[in-house]
Amino acid sequence: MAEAVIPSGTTSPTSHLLASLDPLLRAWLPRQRWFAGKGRPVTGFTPVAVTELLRPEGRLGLYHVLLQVHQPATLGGPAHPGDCYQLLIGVREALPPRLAPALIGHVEEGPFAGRTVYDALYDPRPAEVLLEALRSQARVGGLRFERDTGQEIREGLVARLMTAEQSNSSVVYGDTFILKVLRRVVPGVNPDLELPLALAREGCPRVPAPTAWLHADVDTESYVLAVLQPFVSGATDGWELALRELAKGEDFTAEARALGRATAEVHTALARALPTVTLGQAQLGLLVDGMTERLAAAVQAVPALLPYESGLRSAYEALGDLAAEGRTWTAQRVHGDLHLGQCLRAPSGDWSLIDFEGEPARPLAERRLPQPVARDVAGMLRSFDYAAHSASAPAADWAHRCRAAYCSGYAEAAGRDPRTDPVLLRAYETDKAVYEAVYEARHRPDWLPVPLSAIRRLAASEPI
Ligand SMILES: Nc1ncnc2c1ncn2[C@@H]1O[C@H](COP(=O)(O)OP(=O)(O)O)[C@@H](O)[C@H]1O
Ligand SMILES: O=P(O)(O)O[C@H]1O[C@H](CO)[C@@H](O[C@H]2O[C@H](CO)[C@@H](O)[C@H](O)[C@H]2O)[C@H](O)[C@H]1O
Repeated sequence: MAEAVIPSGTTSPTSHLLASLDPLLRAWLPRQRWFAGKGRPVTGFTPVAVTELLRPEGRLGLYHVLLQVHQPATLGGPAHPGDCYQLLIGVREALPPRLAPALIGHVEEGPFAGRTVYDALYDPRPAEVLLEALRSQARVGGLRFERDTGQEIREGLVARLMTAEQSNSSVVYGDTFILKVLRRVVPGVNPDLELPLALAREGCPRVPAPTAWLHADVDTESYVLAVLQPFVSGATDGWELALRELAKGEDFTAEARALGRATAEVHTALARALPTVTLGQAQLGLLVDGMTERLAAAVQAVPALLPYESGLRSAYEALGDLAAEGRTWTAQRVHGDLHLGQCLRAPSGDWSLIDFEGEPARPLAERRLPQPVARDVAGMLRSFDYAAHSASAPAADWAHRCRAAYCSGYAEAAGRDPRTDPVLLRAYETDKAVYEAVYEARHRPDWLPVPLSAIRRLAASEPI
């Protein structure tokens, strides 16, 4: 990268910029899809790090910002510094019409008065600055751009922001790479980089190998901020594909079987790459307690779960009983939030798994704990049920066939059929369906009947 493109950075907060941004961000942040604190007012900000990437004397200024957002924990409660978000703030004299959706606002006072600030990820030029920084392994202030030098990054790839509904923001370069820019960031090891890197070391082809990544060092802490991966061009995700086949009345068992194999291959590679542990009675007790506590919290949040609470709890108690009899289970690193939408099918027919962040609402330490592989298997089994319930005509048989084919495919590649441990699988399916009920009640209330239908069957110990 040319020296002039990224001048010497600073991690000391640029007070002028942030002061002028404050009122604009208070209005803009809560409207963003990826903002996790919706429904509670934003009362202020603490800058964690601000790094100048392009000097604003030119046509375009560019700032990398890590910002802690002050909000009350509950509506009406006292506000305090909470989640930290990653922003790329562009500064221009005026925004061209094509960047209108990126507008944050117009600055009225101070050295930036009269300028327009906007979300620079919408703008190809700043997004290309990030790729160039990764390619050249730039260091700017506390930002460390790093790469796997064994993979080539061509110069001059054109950037475009993905428009998909997602929890973070992704930029595609040419049809070659995709950069996932994490929005809500926490210090520490991020499984979305950790696990794909471990799988790449194992030579597992089921997960795109990270090509480059961005870290920020702030005081004694380090944040993973972004991951660049090869883009699977022309891919369709498993959810889209399943719905398409359902609408046509087509069989999906061959794909379900292939997905089972892909999941097992990833699990086998993860078990080789990272430590596994044996869960005995004490650890199982903690796991069962966690499920029971999540159920109690879910019933508070979604009163429609109340009639099923004791039936659902019996799935967890059955698991506790097996542990009390001396059964043990192997635990290892897993995907943690596996569903059809996290599986990409390339035009060649090969499946890849993506998004190893785990359930974003859970603390990082919990997401990185070894767990039985049944957790991921249960996520996928729930997903076939979801697809069947989202189809225009009821498709219970379709879901049963896919679920069976997925488990058979898994058994072929792993040498162990998940159905041979029905109590564990049922406990995890129950835990996932309870999570889904809370997720849907919060984000997509119209979808609540989908997990509730499974909840009814799980609580009555009926087959799913
Ligand atoms: N390597 C890839 N190749 C092609 N598309 C991808 C790739 N990784 C992610 N995507 C697309 O980007 C979307 C968002 O990616 P994901 O990692 O799930 O982000 P988020 O955690 O923000 O939801 C996916 O649904 C998929 O469509
Ligand atoms: O955004 P993420 O991919 O991390 O996952 C969250 O959102 C998912 C919905 O987009 C949600 O998945 C649920 O709905 C899917 C269909 O839209 C279905 O395939 C999944 O089986 C079902 O769990 C996921 O639970 C949530 O964490």
